[in-house]
Amino acid sequence: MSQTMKAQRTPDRHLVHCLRCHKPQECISVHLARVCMRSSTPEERAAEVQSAKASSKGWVRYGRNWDYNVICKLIPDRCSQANLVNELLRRGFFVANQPSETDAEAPSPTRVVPSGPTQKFFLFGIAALKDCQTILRVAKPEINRMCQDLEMGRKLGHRESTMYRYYCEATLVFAHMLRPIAVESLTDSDWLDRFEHSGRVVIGVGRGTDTNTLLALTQWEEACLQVYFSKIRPGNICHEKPCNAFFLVSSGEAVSSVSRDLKCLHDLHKLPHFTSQDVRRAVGIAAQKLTEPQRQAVQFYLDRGARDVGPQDAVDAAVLLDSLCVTRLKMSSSEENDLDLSVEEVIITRINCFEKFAVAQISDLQQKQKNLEESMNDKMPSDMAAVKADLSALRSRVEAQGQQIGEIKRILEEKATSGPSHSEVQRKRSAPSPDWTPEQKRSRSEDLDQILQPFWPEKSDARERLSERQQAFFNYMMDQLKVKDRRDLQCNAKRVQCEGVSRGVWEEDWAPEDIKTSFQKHKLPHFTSQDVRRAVGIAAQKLTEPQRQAVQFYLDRGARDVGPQDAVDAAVLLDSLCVNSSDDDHQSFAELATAGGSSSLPTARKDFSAFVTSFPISLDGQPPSKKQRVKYGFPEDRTFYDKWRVSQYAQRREYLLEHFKVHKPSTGKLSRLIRQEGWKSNYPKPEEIQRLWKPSPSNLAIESDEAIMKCLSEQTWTGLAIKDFGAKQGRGVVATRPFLKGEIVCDYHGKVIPASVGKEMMRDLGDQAGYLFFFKAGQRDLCVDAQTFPCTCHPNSDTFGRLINHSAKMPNLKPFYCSVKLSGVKTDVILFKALSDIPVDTQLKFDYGVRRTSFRGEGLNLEWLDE
Ligand SMILES: C[S@@+](CC[C@H](N)C(=O)[O-])C[C@H]1O[C@@H](n2cnc3c(N)ncnc32)[C@H](O)[C@@H]1O
Repeated sequence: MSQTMKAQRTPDRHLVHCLRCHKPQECISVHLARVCMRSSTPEERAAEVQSAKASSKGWVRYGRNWDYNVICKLIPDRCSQANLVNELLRRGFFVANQPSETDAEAPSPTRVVPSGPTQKFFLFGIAALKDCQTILRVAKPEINRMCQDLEMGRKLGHRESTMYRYYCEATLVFAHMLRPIAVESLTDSDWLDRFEHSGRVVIGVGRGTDTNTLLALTQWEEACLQVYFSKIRPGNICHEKPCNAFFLVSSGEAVSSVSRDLKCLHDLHKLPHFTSQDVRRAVGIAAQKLTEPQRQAVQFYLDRGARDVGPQDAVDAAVLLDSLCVTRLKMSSSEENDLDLSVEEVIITRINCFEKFAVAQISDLQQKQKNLEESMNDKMPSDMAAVKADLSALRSRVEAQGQQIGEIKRILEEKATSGPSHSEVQRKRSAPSPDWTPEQKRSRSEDLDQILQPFWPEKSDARERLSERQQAFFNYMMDQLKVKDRRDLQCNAKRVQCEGVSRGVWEEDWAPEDIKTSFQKHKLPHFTSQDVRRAVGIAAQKLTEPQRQAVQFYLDRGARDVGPQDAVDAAVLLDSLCVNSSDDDHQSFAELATAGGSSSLPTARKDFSAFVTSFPISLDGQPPSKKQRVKYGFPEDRTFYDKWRVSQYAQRREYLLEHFKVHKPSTGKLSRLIRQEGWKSNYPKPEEIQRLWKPSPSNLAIESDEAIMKCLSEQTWTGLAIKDFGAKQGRGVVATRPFLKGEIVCDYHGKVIPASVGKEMMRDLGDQAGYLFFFKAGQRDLCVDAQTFPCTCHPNSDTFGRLINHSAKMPNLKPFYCSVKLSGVKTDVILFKALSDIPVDTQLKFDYGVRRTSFRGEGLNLEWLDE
């Protein structure tokens, strides 16, 4: 993202509109406490903050923020400015930076908003044709897949077939401007009477009555409707109540409200609402671009609701409507020169697409590296060499990518200052790059190649082979597919390929290998912590006790807080382990078996952890067959097999829940994800996930709060001080300013380590004070180590979280877990939230969650734990 775009967006992002005074606020909670809700209770204010935030989020989503200064730039006339602002406010828009009443001249009531630029300006506020077509574009890939499935004889579930019907209806309303009522009256005989005319399939709607509505479908649309007609509709026909309507609901009756169906489709895809009238209005506006006769033809078609038009009129109108919809031109036509993309648009699309890739890839890699480091101590000897290789490959890749991304960002920033801004590009859409010379265009493309080259080296050859249209298609798909992770990438590669073939963007036999390669390149072998949990013991058997401790020390700390000599020693020892482990895996098992007092290998393996070592549980794996189980020395019954499946089921459940942290997913979304993952059995039902779903302490809210993020990374929490409470309690933390209920006070800062490591540290502590915070993040058991103090990241500052004392009965803070991106890396953090309003000079306390009887044994007699 260019610096300019960032700078333009950032201020708006944090504005929350106060629902009381109707003014945008930078800090709504402070504003309410000081101005609009001075005498209300903190609970009432907190509720108001929530509603204001929700409301602002909704508005922002629909792009309804305006800046008065921008309005002034666009419309120099002051009276028109005032009229426009009034009109925007009346329609529920936000206008920031409005002049105070004394600054502004009161608009004369007799003056009207002039036409021309102002009228054009208004167009931004209503649905543009592009928006109206969004629904068709967004839903199309899925419909295309359903269409293929249906053609291959697969039956769709009730939800999917209903969605398919919605889409067919939407095509007729949003692409052919048919009134919903005309769609309702389409009958099967109309459909059977369809005929071809000038390369389109023309159908007449409402034949047999006075009116005769014709519309001209493209081949894709016709195929889509035909599949509805032949595959879905027959399943709904109810013979007792014969109905010849084309669209039937599952009870066999004609659909009663196409408008409602369309609304459902919008809801399903979380798109802004607009009615078929909005679409027609937008078409009328878009038609201004056409020549006069063309415009009249469209108007004629629209005015009559496609009634009384001949087949040629219908085809002409459909072609013209197509030409108005940029997206349809991009995606539906098979003629290359129909792709009316300006160079700027291509560049912007590619940069956007690139950014998504870059960010997804680097954070994926960093996460992978972190996981590897964390789980290395548990790794099977046989995997050690592979893990080490992965780790060093990952490290160098992360480093290289970091450098590349830095470089690319620099280039993007340079481009942002020299090239056109995104909004300028948007405005140029209707007249594609008239002021760009061929040299400029070439230089832009070269810039782009330079940008993409380091990130996508293997694509450079492919880029030359791809036509502009194919490139645009590819980028479009990447944008649509919202590539999130490696798994999606693989699955999406197939979808990109299928979509491309079905849209005629590339030939069936032209496999875009380069795309696949780029997806597969980053696929790394799967392993889970369960794969390896018990291997530590096995590896350690080979070492002397001091050696084992040295390695453990090194691994526990992820090679971070160790001295150079420790690192060298540990590396040498690790190497020795890896060399041995590759060929004596069985040997070590045998040794282990003997060491454990068992006489034979199979007996030693008869426990579930050995079973999962042999057959790692993964999201995508299959449990071993009976033959495999026996071959590896396990009993042939299904006890372990069933346990394996239960664990996989739990993993999958966790994965699905993890996927939807912010919003509760619909069953549709869940089913889609499950399908995408390719799980055929042993997965939780969408309803179960919905039942289990809980809003995670909004990561998003934390991440979007710049102040909190800054305090998290720089440890600059304010309003806190350390105070000595005497011999009994030691030091503690007091508030030096009031905190409101629900406010984030600080975090429990330290290094996040596996809980098992933390427990070991705790064992060594005896009755000394401990600075370890144990928590669960999904299925991971973790611990914040604030024992090792000062931390390496803030060697010169005291951190507060570790010094907060305990209270079981009167805590005023509550810790909660959340995962946020700090400097681009997903990080597990523990934050403290005020449980009630906290006055100045109060000691902060939270419940450590342990009692005298459950903590380090009663023998220590820690009475204060129960206080
Ligand atoms: C995380 S530290 C808190 C800071 C600690 N007071 C200090 O001076 O470093 C936890 C230790 O503080 C002490 N502590 C915490 N809460 C206490 C309380 N309510 N009463 C007495 N001691 C407490 C215990 O020794 C405990 O092991």
